[in-house]
Amino acid sequence: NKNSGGYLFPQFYDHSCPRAQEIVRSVVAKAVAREARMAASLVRLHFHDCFVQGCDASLLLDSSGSIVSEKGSNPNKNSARGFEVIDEIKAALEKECPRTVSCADVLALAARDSTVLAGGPNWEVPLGRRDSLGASLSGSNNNIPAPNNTLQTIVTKFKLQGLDIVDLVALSGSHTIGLSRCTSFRQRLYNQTGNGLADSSLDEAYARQLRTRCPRSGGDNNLFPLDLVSPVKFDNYYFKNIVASKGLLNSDQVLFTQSVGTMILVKQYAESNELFFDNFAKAMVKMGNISPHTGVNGEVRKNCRKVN
Ligand code: HEM
Ligand SMILES: [Ca+2]
Ligand SMILES: [Ca+2]
Repeated sequence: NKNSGGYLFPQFYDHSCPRAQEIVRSVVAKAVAREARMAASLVRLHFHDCFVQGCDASLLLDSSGSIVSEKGSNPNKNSARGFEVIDEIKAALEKECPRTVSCADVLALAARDSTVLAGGPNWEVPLGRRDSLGASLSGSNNNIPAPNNTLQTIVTKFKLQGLDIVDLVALSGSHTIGLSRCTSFRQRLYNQTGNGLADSSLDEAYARQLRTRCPRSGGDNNLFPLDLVSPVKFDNYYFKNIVASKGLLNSDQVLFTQSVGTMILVKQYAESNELFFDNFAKAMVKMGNISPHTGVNGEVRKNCRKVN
């Protein structure tokens, strides 16, 4: 256990760096004003960090010496982004209070601020995480769900992190903002089950529209909104789309088609933005608590890209 009896709490930096949260918020706000998508990219970084060795900023380490960066894993390669914004936040924090605010906490705060800036719920972020001394490429490849995983596999991967189906469905609601590459859902458009046919759980008109910019071959990196209705607004259209057979990723649509338990939750969130926001905020706190280093474990990195 990496947790030496320590726990996270929102006031962790109140004395050691009272302006920490304000600094994070202002840099995130500037980055999101430059490019709305950055809000989505920053939320995703916290997820991809927490699912590998816990929320310890392992994702932010570049390769060097014995460290093989998680940035090269299947879920992250040509996909995870926002690292320069994290660097900018960290540089501002180092100027204000050197060696005090961890990179893992920066990720948690940036995810919350991004959600709020996009119009989503607000919550208090428990703080006091410390940064890892290493990374895990295999953990990144194995623990983070893939878009073509079955619902059962996705549920299992969440359960291994202590997250249940209420958390899974709420957190998947992050796909109310941000973009996906063609390569992440192409199979649904042309050959879902190996019989040369499109996924029957995908709306036909929507599929036709997607095929125009996501051809059978080529265009792998062409970008598409995960929520076709309101791609930069954090709202419950993601769930309304799924109910209308317009979820973009297979992993989105299966929440509605592969189990009754998750289907009921999708319907509830489609009907109540408030319930979605409440459960999302709770699930983000829960995800942010995945095996943090506290106390004397780990370190507070000076530069998020390398160990001290
Ligand atoms: C349930 C399993 C999940 C799967 C299979 C999944 C998969 C994906 C995939 C394939 C993409 C597009 C990546 C690309 O093509 O470059 C994506 C984007 C995204 N994911 Fe997920 N995801 C899952 C859960 C989550 C969770 C729990 C969160 C956050 C709490 C999240 C946040 C995001 C965001 C915000 C984007 C857009 C990023 C951007 O525009 O830069 N996802 N996800
Ligand atoms: Ca991690
Ligand atoms: Ca939306």
